Amino acid sequence: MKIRAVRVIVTCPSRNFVTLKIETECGLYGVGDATLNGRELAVASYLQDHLIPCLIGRDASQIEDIWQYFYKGAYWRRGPVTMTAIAAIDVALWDIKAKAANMPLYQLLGGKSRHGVLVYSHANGRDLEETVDEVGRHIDMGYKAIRAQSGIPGLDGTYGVSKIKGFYEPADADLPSESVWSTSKYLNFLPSLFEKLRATYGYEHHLLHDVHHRLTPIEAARLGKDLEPYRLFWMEDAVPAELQEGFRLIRQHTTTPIAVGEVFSSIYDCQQLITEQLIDYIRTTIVHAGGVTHLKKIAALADLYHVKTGFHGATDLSPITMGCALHFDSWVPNFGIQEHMHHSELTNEVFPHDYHFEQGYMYLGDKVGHGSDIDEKLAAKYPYQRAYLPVNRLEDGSMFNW
Ligand SMILES: O=C(O)C(=O)C[C@H](O)[C@H](O)CO
Ligand SMILES: [Mg+2]
Repeated sequence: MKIRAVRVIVTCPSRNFVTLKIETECGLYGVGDATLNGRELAVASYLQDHLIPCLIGRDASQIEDIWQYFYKGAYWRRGPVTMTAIAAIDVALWDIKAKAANMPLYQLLGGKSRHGVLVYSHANGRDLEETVDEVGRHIDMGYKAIRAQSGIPGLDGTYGVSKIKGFYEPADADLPSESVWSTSKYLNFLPSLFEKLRATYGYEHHLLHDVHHRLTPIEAARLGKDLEPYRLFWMEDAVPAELQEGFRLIRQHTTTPIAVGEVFSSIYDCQQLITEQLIDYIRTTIVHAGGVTHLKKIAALADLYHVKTGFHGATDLSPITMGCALHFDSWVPNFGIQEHMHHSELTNEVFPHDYHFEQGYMYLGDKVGHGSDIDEKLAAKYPYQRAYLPVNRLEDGSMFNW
């Protein structure tokens, strides 16, 4: 199965996506997602200028060797650009291998461990009342697990709250927009949101919240304690996670479950978090952490330490990543939950896929490979548009975490 041709496809059907397509001499092809939100062209160039020349002519069936070749062979290891590029190749190769075996990808991984994949959705509102209503709407849609994000009294706009109702896209400007943050306003407000949610809807549904890297460990410990009566499924990204031992302090003070990892690119970013049991859910994704090949290692390590998976699934991860993640989720023994944020209709048209939502779960069809594809003709109609994620400043103007 010699690799004959490889293409990078950059398209913007509602938002930017980078896709890699690998074609073999025997006529099979595979696709992988290479989207790194706000830094898309860096990965496109890494693939185009540095990896593709070394890929042509290789045997597409040698997934492990190709992974090691690009990881070890670069000399410069890890990092989001490198690992996203490797992931795109890896996912395209798993797609080809499963197609060659005439099987859906989950069969190659070891078969299904569950009939459906539990997903959580995003509910958000400009204030407490609107957020409570939105959670109700998601319950009516059939979701069993819902993430709640709300505008904060006294702050103009914040992560996770849509400008247009029903559709949230954080990469919202061709130069970074700026928002203002106040930790005290946030900490004073947030517990009242979850108090109201539990008072309104009871305890049957899972509720989640994303702090989005904006607290210190002791602030996160306090928030975790304040939220304990509302029994969250998890508190996500409570602190910036470069300092893994920072989670020890949070862990010592609260029983609110802890999730982290969407910005991690390698097992070494979460090794201490897992082996010291400082977290409950690992959120590394196929697209940003080296593909199926590397995620298998992370998930296996996590399984030894009672840590479950909870993969990132925002709209900047294309339907190719979502499809591939659902195969992984269907198989992985220590599955926890999968994030699910709806793509726009246009994104779904450009990326035909083989999964659907029903009563709180995602279900895979029976297509061979990972089941997602790209319509290249349609993709060509939507050229790249520069878009950045916002930045955050404190009320005194200091640069802060978004
Ligand atoms: O989905 C989440 O939990 C996120 O935090 C979304 C991220 O901000 C987004 O994917 C950044 O590109
Ligand atoms: Mg997050």
